[in-house]
Amino acid sequence: MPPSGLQASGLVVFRGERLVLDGVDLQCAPGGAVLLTGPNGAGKSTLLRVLAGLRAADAGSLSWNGIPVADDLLAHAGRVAYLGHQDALKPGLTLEENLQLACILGGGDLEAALAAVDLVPLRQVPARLLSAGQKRRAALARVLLLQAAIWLLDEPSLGLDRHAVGLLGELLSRHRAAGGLAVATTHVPLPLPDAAILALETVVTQDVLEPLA
Ligand SMILES: Nc1ncnc2c1ncn2[C@@H]1O[C@H](COP(=O)(O)OP(=O)(O)OP(=O)(O)O)[C@@H](O)[C@H]1O
Repeated sequence: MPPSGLQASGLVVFRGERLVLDGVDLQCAPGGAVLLTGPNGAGKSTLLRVLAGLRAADAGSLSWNGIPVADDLLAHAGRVAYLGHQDALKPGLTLEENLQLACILGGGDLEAALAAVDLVPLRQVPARLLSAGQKRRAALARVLLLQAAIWLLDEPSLGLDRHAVGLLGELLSRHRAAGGLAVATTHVPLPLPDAAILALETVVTQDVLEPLA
């Protein structure tokens, strides 16, 4: 039987001339979670982008349920909800308008998503007037609306207050209970019980050791 979920093996990624990931392995089964930790520049965001299919690895393999992701990148895009550092909201559109596309793509319930992140009263407010934490909640609502099997979250609790971190924990636990999986980067504790930890290290190469040589 093929493995289920997301499997990455021996991922190697260069950014510019720099080797950022050097043979990284990751497995996450349905219902599971992986926390990516490591110092600034260790390659956590880079790895998330590779898992999302947003950039190809220079070597190694990435598969879903045992089938190479590269065989059908469009299908992979349809099973991924990716939360980057940017909240990707159009400042002139209302919160509700900003979430419409995710509603159409994923078929999620807008009312329920807004309630899940405690933003119902702000639905008609232009995104430019939202606080940083409110924008992060809106981006999480978008993740929810996509109804994707794979959540890839880059520092999802950035800017969230304690209450919102609790809401994030509930979203993650419902997603996992329904068979979804999550991979998240973080520098702070996240509400992801039983998550596997993948600690990335900065790859030390000759140019780092001898920058002036
Ligand atoms: N567009 C780019 N071109 C070249 N190098 C890049 C680019 N983006 C990132 N890098 C480099 O890739 C390396 C990994 O960056 P990445 O953003 O994946 O790290 P990170 O672990 O997520 O860091 P942080 O904890 O600061 O968010 C860094 O050395 C960074 O300078």
